[in-house]
Amino acid sequence: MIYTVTFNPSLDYVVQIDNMELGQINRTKKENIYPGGKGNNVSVILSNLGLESRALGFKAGFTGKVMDDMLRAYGCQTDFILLPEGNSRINVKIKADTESEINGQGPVIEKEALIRLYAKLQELEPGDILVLAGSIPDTLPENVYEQIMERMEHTGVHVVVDATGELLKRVLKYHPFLIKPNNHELGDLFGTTLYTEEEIIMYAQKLQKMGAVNVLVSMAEKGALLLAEDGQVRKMRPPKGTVVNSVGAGDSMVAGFLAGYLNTGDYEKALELGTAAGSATAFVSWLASKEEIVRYLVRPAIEYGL
Ligand SMILES: Nc1ncnc2c1ncn2[C@@H]1O[C@H](COP(=O)(O)OP(=O)(O)O)[C@@H](O)[C@H]1O
Ligand SMILES: O=P(O)(O)OC[C@H]1O[C@](O)(COP(=O)(O)O)[C@@H](O)[C@@H]1O
Repeated sequence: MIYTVTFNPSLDYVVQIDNMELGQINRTKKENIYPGGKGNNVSVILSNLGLESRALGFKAGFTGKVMDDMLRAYGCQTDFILLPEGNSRINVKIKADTESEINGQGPVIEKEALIRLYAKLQELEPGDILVLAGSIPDTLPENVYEQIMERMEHTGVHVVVDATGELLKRVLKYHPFLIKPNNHELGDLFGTTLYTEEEIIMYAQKLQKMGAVNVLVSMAEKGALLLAEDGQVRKMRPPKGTVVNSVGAGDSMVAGFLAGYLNTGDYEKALELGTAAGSATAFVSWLASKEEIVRYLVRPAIEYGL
């Protein structure tokens, strides 16, 4: 079974605005509400690609209830811990001439709730996959992912981490199966800006030396670089298309990569399916469907086990 964990899930309120002006009343042209959060997005795309997963994490208040109900309606299994106070956040995504985002703080997660999550994770079995994705609320210590990975050590559970900064750095010593920083996040980890592919490969190799098994660096419209455990560096250019909403493109790439790898055991195909899923999501208004993803595959869908 694949489990995704989203500490700070959301409702994503996506608005389209013509001529956005700060300091003025702006009227939307279109608005939609989706269940958000990186682990949740991974679960939705896995479900779209026919793989079962269970979305774990924390929910609170009426927004948390709607988020959970929506995920179930999209075919995902969910098992969120209900927090006693507050509301799950509403993240605002503004699609104007440029894309802007306002991501909320989220409810407080007390120690008791955290212990309940750890107890759930004890039930995972060898061969299971655990995806830890997204930020954590400020009220939690930055070693939370590290604590989970410590508990998962020697259990036979493969852990995927899509996070930034300290949260990511601290888990490397536990050998996550996959990490997926984007090129900016990769540079930030080392306090630098990366301009060339050679630089990106060099810094991704550092992450492998620090413990990551596979490093997938996404580069938005420039595609992705995969440094796999077999020592090979693979590069993939994305298909061409018009960006409609790139929120969730990174999460879709993680889900597509996992689906490709689990279905075929082939890193090349995993990278291809990950890229198709990331780009397909960027080219539609929300997370892409299977049909939308298959459109961008370089080989027949059956070769990816779809
Ligand atoms: N503008 C785009 N055009 C084509 N593909 C895109 C675009 N933006 C994202 N993608 C696809 O989605 C993947 C992940 O996007 P990226 O923006 O790098 O991730 P994140 O959302 O984590 O920052 C890319 O590697 C690419 O395949
Ligand atoms: O946990 P974070 O880093 O605050 O991000 C949460 C936001 O990220 C998303 O999961 C999208 O992530 P990406 O665009 O990076 O793939 C949104 O659904 C959500 O609002």
